[in-house]
Amino acid sequence: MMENLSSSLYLVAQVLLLLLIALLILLVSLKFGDTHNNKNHPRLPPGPWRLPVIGSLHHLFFKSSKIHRALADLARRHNAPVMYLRLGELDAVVVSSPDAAREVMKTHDATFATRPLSTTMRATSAGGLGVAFSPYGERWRQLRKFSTMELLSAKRVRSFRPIREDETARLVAGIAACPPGEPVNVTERVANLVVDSSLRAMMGERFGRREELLECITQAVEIISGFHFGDLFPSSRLVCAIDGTVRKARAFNRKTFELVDYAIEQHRERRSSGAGTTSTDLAEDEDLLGVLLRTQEEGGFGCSIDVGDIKAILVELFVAGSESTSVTIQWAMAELMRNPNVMKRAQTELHCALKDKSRVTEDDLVDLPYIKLIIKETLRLHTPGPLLLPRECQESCEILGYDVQKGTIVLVNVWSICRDPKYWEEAEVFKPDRFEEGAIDFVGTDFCYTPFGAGRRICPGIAFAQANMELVLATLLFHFDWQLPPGVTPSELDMGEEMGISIRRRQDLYLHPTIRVPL
Ligand code: HEM
Repeated sequence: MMENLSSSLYLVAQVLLLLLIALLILLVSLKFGDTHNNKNHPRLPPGPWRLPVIGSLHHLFFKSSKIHRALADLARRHNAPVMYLRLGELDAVVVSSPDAAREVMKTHDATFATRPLSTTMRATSAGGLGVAFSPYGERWRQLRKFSTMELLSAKRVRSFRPIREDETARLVAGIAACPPGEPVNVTERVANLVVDSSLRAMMGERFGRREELLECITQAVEIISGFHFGDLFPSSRLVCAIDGTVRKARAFNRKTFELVDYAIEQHRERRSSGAGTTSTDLAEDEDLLGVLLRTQEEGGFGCSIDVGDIKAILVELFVAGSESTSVTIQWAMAELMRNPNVMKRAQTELHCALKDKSRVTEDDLVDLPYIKLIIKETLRLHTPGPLLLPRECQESCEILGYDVQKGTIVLVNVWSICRDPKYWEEAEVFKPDRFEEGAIDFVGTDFCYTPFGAGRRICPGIAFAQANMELVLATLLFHFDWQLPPGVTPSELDMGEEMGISIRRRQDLYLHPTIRVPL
């Protein structure tokens, strides 16, 4: 009996021992399995289902030609303020909330401070020359410092005031000379003004080959906007060859650089004939090309620049600055036509502030706070760069608890954040008064409102753009009263978008002016 009992106890002990060993193996394997899993299968952000080869592309191409809208829609449906997409061969993360945007552009700003250089952008920017597509590093830092402190500083922007005032006076004279009863194409007039004002600030005189340059910029829209298959499948030469965008980008680069060569020649001729300025005493009145050439010859700012840099910087400043500025003025005019009360308040402010004056000067702008609010609200509802410029993750890190791998392209959907009812009351309504208390600004500190980006890569052209936008809008509202074409009511005005370098109006804006204050 005793023998039976001891053998039963022995059996139970053996079974318990086996169970214990099994449990230990299970725990060890679970622990090992966990580590293994994390390493090879990071906790990716949620996102839509993917197909082999094309990944998530089918969710974008068949939904909407406006990529910012398609991405906002996907993020909403997947409840994903941080969303993972596989775009062909590329990993991409789209962030669509202020918290996630803060992580990218503040908490991990250095990690996301470089730009992905796709084959197309490499060809367009001659291998990443200039500031906008230069990889994050010492060279970018030097050029960026030079751009912000010399080319686009507040002082430099002020020095272009006579050009801006002269160009706006031409705009008013041109509109006033239109036959009575004929509508004015506001889109075209504003675009021309911004182009001419920018070209004069950059190159001094009216540029002799203006039309050729504009033709090139039209091609740039096709090259820069949207996704290209060649960039999405960089390992496939065949796809790149069929796509053909790289060819176009190289042609664009050759042509624009040739045009800047011509501008440099013109500039040198003017200078040798004594019409330009070379002395540092007069450096404040120089155009941007003059500043660049002087810096190339004399050095300074701890950065050496060559002719390639000069061409790349001039082209990128023109491309980055012109369309974004003019579309903002055009959208502002369209919103004012749809919101007669806002128009009325802006015009009342203008006429009270300017009293007996016959034109708006930049000194007057300090007394026109409502014009500034209208610009702010326009940038919120019609963010010209809806996804900013793309960033690239340089070191794997976490965004709101999700893993973002090194090499991932990161897009910040500012357009969607700026229209999200979670952060904005009556988000779809044009209400400049919402900025009245001055608590929210676009300088990169409020992550619910970053139309110029934030962090190290924030737009360096804010002052340049602001000066043009405020003066032109104030001038249009001061000299004229505006009416919609007969039969169009404010709510019927077409507000459709089209993707260019910035989000443009699908239809040109035609309005009827009545002179209120003659020049
Ligand atoms: C309404 C007008 C404008 C808007 C909305 C705008 C918006 C932007 C945005 C969103 C970025 C990317 C920021 C980021 O990645 O965080 C950017 C970059 C840039 N912008 Fe602007 N911009 C405007 C006007 C201008 C003007 C007038 C200039 C120059 C004349 C300019 C020059 C640049 C440059 C050089 C960069 C690249 C900066 C870098 O990568 O370091 N922009 N802009």
